[in-house]
Amino acid sequence: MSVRNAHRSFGDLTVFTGVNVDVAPGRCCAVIGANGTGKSTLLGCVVGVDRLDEGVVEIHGVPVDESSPTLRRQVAAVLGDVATFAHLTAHEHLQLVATGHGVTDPFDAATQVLETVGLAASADRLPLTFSSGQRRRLALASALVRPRRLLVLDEPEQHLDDAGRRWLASTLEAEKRAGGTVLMVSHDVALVDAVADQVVEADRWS
Ligand SMILES: Nc1ncnc2c1ncn2[C@@H]1O[C@H](COP(=O)(O)OP(=O)(O)OP(=O)(O)O)[C@@H](O)[C@H]1O
Repeated sequence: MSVRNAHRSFGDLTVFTGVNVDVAPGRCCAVIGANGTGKSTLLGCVVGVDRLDEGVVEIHGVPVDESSPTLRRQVAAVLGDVATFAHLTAHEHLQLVATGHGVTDPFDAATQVLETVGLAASADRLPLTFSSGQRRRLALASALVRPRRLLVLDEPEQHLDDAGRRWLASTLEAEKRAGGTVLMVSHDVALVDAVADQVVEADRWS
């Protein structure tokens, strides 16, 4: 993943300018810094839900285009809470996501990922009844059930307990071992120390 000479403004507010980030397969880049320094804005531009005013984001050499199914099968992101249908269970939600991204066996994929995130016992519950930590695990599951080469996470540690944060660190390590690229924003120093191979300090943009 490569960000070249990125610039983003909102009106008179220059959020960042001249930002360059390169993350190779099998590596994790953490973007850290104070509130309001543009970390989430950068992630939005990387996954194509926002647009740079200047500069380019390339994923495996191809400029980001969120309307491309090929690109969407390479990039899985959790940028906030994940929307779920009110009357679909956690398992059904994940099957739907997997189906939408062309996973071969969506039922098995949903079962496996619920096991991975520690929600197997809640597979048949409605997400609206979940605690905030369980919702965060389901959000992460919604990314992990997808095919991907790049995983983009905005403060994935939010709402996770100590065991959940340890699980998150080991999951990101596994992602790297499998050759995946990880770009994350985090305020969790221990998580960043544990998994990040490179750190971008957003405070230096402003
Ligand atoms: N759509 C928007 N319109 C106007 N201003 C925006 C918009 N999105 C973000 N901003 C502003 O851009 C700046 C950067 O916001 P951003 O959410 O990227 O910061 P952040 O570093 O992720 O912060 P935090 O650590 O609090 O999550 C903030 O001043 C924010 O108010």
